[in-house]
Amino acid sequence: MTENLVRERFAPTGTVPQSERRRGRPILEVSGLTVDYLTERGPVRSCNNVDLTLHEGEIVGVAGESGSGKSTLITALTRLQRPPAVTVGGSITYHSPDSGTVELTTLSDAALRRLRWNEIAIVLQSAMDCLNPVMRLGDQFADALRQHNRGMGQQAVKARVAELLEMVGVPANRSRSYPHELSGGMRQRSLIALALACQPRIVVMDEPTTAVDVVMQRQILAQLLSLQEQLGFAVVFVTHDLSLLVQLADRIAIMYAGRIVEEASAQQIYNDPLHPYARGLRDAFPSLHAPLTELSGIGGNPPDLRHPPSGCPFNPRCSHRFDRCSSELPILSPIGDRQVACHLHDVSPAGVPAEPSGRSV
Ligand SMILES: Nc1ncnc2c1ncn2[C@@H]1O[C@H](COP(=O)(O)OP(=O)(O)OP(=O)(O)O)[C@@H](O)[C@H]1O
Repeated sequence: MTENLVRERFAPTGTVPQSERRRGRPILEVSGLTVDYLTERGPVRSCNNVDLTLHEGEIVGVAGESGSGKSTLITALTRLQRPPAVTVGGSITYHSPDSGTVELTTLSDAALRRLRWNEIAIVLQSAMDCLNPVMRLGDQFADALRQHNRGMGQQAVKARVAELLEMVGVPANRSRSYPHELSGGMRQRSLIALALACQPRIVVMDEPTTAVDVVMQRQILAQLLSLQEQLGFAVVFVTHDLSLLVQLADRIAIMYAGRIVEEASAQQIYNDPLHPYARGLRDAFPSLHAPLTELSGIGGNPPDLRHPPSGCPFNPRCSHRFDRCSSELPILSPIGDRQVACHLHDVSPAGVPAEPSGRSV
């Protein structure tokens, strides 16, 4: 297994390898974030007591199966969630260079609008849903730029639009095109450029390359890494594709049933995930470097979040479970420089399995 994985696959020559990247101060601190969908059949807790810290210039990935709560987490942390989703607990603290420390959960809509795009930008899955289909690309960029910098003259706007498009490899003359006249890759690149228009400090991305083929995905992610190195913004990147994240992220949070079950460096998740679910997710993707082996999936299905199992939510699917797993919820706790929520890795006296399985996880 390679010591330094990852960036080599996406990173263009000259970018800083993952292990040498500097981690700045905390810029976004999520603590105890809890989100319910209030449905007629009762609340569905899809984000449950989530803690997550993003540092300046860092890429944090969030991975998990479909339905694990990734989108719920990031829509809540950008305050983009819509009913029936309601944030019922926790805090999201943004450390702004201009406004000091800001609590996003209680911020007024007007203040939130000022923050979005200028400091926190969002790139969603489908560019077609995010771009206005009846407006030329350049006009959409100009609108965004003027909304956030009213004094900007026409020439300056034009030059900035050209600069932004070229930055992501879209020819500047495409600013006259409508979204449907662009390829899927160009649209997705344009969306990334639009997100970067006001030089945000944080870019939140929800599966931004799902709609394009793998070759285009690779190009877009290489470009994203290169821009991130140049401009220094921090990224929260959500995907179900763990193999992609280990190539991109500095740290990865693995979500299951609305909770973070392991949070560790990309290398640790790739080489030695501790939580059985994180390991199962890792083993479900082919390795880039190891010899070909048969892929193993994770048996069973994610729980119904209206009626989650007692104890560890993963216990019905876990081949390493022991008595405690079905009666007591494991808490996310530090193990060295990572965090894991699993009784197998509980080092307290109470954490010793009653019947050691003999298997190492
Ligand atoms: N509108 C809704 N009403 C009720 N429950 C919902 C709603 N949207 C999502 N959920 C619940 O929240 C859970 C988490 O959904 P979410 O979309 O956040 O997961 P995800 O990990 O982003 O999945 P995917 O990768 O498929 O987008 C789902 O399992 C579902 O039970």
